[in-house]
Amino acid sequence: MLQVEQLDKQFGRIKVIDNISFSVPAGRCVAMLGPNGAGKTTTLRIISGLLQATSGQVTLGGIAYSPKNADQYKQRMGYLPQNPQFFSWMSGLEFLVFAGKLHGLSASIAKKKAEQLMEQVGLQLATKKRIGSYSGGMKQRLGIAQAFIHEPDLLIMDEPVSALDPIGRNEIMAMLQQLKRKTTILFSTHVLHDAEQLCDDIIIVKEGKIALQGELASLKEKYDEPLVRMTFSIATDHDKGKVKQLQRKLVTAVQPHSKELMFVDCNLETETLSCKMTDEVIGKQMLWELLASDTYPVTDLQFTSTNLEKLFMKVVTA
Ligand SMILES: Nc1ncnc2c1ncn2[C@@H]1O[C@H](COP(=O)(O)OP(=O)(O)OP(=O)(O)O)[C@@H](O)[C@H]1O
Repeated sequence: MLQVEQLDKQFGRIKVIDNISFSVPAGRCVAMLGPNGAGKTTTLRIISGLLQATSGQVTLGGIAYSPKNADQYKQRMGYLPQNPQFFSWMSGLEFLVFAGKLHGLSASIAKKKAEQLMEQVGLQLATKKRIGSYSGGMKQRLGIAQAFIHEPDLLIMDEPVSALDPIGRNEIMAMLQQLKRKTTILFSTHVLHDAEQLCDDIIIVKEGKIALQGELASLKEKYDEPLVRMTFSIATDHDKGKVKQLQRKLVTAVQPHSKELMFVDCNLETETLSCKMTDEVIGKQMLWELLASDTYPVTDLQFTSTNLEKLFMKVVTA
């Protein structure tokens, strides 16, 4: 559906996008993640035809973008900017009709589509209200509806939920869950949890370059690091000694067959000890045996693993 090839963008002498290439297959939902200033907005604006790349090529549905075919190209995509601007004196319905006409729809088709969309995005009771009276969540719904009015093949959204309160965020997330069944989506976000909830693939951008990209499920599997976290109640020197003893046993424990260390990167902080396990199943078995073999002042035991946030931190701080 979308191919981005060797994209570069310089502002003056500063290169802010450096050789970015990726593709978005039809029907996928792709999240572009990255810290502030990584280049997400710049990349999305280039893909949307709002900003000219210094070099590189973007192809959407077989149409390679050039200023000459910009209209034809833009017809195939919908774009929700980071800070969408509305005419606050218009009603939501009027605004959608206006957006539809800008995309070349006839007045009657624009009105019909606008009415359908107001309902789809849950604004049917606010069609005649002035946009100035809409909440942040309602405005964002309207923004998504305007990006969708001409039924684009690809919907691009720049930080669609980051400016919203938790209620607005939940509303939009639920809406996007519905929308992703109907169209291909590429969106940027800082909200890693949202990306994890919604998308199939992720692209992590750092300092204008792609640091990591791929299918979310396979990346999580690849980078999965089973962890164990124990909490202790340390009231006496004896308790302290038992915790130290347990730590020593863990850091020297080896896997029965490979003789590889079983618990690595063990970190003892006051009353909490956390370690990575080099094998989840054997690690858990060894841990149960260790804990049953003596009396340790353990009050809580948690097994966790890498989630997207940990993966993100690992990649952007590398
Ligand atoms: N018009 C411009 N002129 C000069 N520098 C720019 C311009 N637009 C963006 N930049 C710079 O390009 C870099 C990437 O900015 P961009 O807005 O794409 O990052 P971002 O990942 O979207 O950040 P954020 O998450 O904060 O929105 C930043 O260093 C920014 O200052």
